[in-house]
Amino acid sequence: MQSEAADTRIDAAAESHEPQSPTGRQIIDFELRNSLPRVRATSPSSADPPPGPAAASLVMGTDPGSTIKIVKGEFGYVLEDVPHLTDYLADLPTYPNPIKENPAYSVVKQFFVNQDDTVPKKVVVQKDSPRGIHFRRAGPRQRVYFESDDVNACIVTCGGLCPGLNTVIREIICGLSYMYDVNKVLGIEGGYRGFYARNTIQLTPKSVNDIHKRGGTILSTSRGGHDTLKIVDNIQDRGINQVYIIGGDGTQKGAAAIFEEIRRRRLKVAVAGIPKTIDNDIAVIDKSFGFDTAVEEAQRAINAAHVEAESVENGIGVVKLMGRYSGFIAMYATLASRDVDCCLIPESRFYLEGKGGLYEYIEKRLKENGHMVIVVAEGAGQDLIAESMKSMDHEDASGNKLLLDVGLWLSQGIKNYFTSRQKMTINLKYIDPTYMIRAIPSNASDNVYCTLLAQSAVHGAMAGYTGFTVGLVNGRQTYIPFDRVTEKRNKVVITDRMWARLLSSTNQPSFLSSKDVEEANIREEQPKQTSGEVKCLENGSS
Ligand SMILES: Nc1ncnc2c1ncn2[C@@H]1O[C@H](COP(=O)(O)OP(=O)(O)OP(=O)(O)O)[C@@H](O)[C@H]1O
Ligand SMILES: O=P(O)(O)OC[C@H]1O[C@](O)(CO)[C@@H](O)[C@@H]1O
Ligand SMILES: [Mg+2]
Repeated sequence: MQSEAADTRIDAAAESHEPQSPTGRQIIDFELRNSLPRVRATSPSSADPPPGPAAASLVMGTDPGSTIKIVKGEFGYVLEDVPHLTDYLADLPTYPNPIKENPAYSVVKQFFVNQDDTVPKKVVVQKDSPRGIHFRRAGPRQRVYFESDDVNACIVTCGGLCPGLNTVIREIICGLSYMYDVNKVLGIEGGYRGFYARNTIQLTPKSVNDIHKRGGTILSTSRGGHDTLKIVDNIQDRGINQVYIIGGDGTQKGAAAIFEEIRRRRLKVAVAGIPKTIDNDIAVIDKSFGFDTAVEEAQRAINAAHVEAESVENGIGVVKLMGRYSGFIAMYATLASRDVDCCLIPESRFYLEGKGGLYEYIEKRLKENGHMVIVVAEGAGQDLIAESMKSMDHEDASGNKLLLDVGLWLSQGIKNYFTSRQKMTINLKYIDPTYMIRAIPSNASDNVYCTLLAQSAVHGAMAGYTGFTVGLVNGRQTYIPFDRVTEKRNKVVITDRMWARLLSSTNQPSFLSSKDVEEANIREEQPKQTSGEVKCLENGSS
């Protein structure tokens, strides 16, 4: 992955220092969700131009049924832009960016992002490919829409834990304070419901100085409890004008609902999402923070399983890892380890009995090698478990499916198979490090990533952007419309190269029937699908 800091330096020579001033450009008023945009012409002003690409040939419109601002250019260029406060609030004053006065930044040759910079979603193209979808590049703008003294920010964390949450919290506070001289930041405790049911805490750079060394979130978190109207009432009552929301796919949907309500009430409040998910199931972005740390921590469990398995006759180590709907942690932990003989994920159906089944493969590996390690994602094989046990169909407070324990079920099934059929005596050890891989502080690379995400979110909100999720796309920080990251879940594409690489590494059976391949291909061909296109991490396709 390229470093954003390095990118900035490389780009410095190529970029102009001032955003261009478009004349006679158009901006769109978004009234309500699903309504057609009301387009009005604006005259050029002496202040910083409202955000948007400057090319005169651009055509603007909306994606039907969505709030995404679609901007079209030549050769099939499409910008899926994020909302801006000026979309629904006219004549907002702007101010010079205070970063200009900060000695740390004034020496940086090209610190400000060019107004027209966008990042392509797809980097592998053919000679005649259209330029395709782009996202707005994140970073500081020449002018901001908030005066430092007037900013009243808040931060909330929702959903499950993830390494790096505290680093993001810390860096939002330090970014606001050190870069923009903003000193009013409230912590909302206990997730969304904390807006109306819990206390708040004042956060300062001093109070959060060493929180990045701790796992979890100092603000605590929760599932469920999202009451949009009560949350926005509370934001309004407290005079909050920047809301930083850290959480997974569910949280980003909640953030989108908050943004819609804020826009409906025409409040000058910027809503910024920072995507968090240990499962790496958020669409569009290269990967989520904390994922690397989780994969690294999973190595310890896999190592233990391997040591146990190879130290006895016919030893089998089974390790269960997180991944409710997406098997990225299991896939990457397997690829990283090389001690794993079989990886089972929710996206790839498998079967136990008969030719080509898991039991046959285990028997073969034990005969060849004397031991084996199986990594299973928690969401794998749920259909099989439901067949053999009374299905529970329970959900958590956020509506996520509560899973049956595939690790225990699989371990029991393997033991029964070898015992009842008197095949061979096996020695199976089951390791469940589920919560251990997410309740730890983030590693060095995730800490850097968290810092860049937090700073990008702060720059975006200060520049008046709103209704966006900040995220890495092809190694660049971008602002992505909420609708794009929530419309679908990111999943391992089993017909793509990365899964094939894993199969070649473990040499396990693919368990794929031609029907599975057909179904996977149909899923990938759906319009507006984002995965399988450019996700460097997801597919690693090169
Ligand atoms: N469709 C939705 N609209 C509004 N709020 C939602 C929606 N889905 C989930 N939420 C709220 O978002 C919060 C977090 O959701 P959830 O528990 O699903 O975790 P998440 O953000 O997806 O994180 P993860 O699954 O990675 O742990 C909860 O407070 C939940 O009420
Ligand atoms: O037990 P909790 O806190 O609901 O979290 C468990 C879930 O959270 C996740 O880590 C997603 O954040 C899933 O992998 C897992 O199923
Ligand atoms: Mg989720």
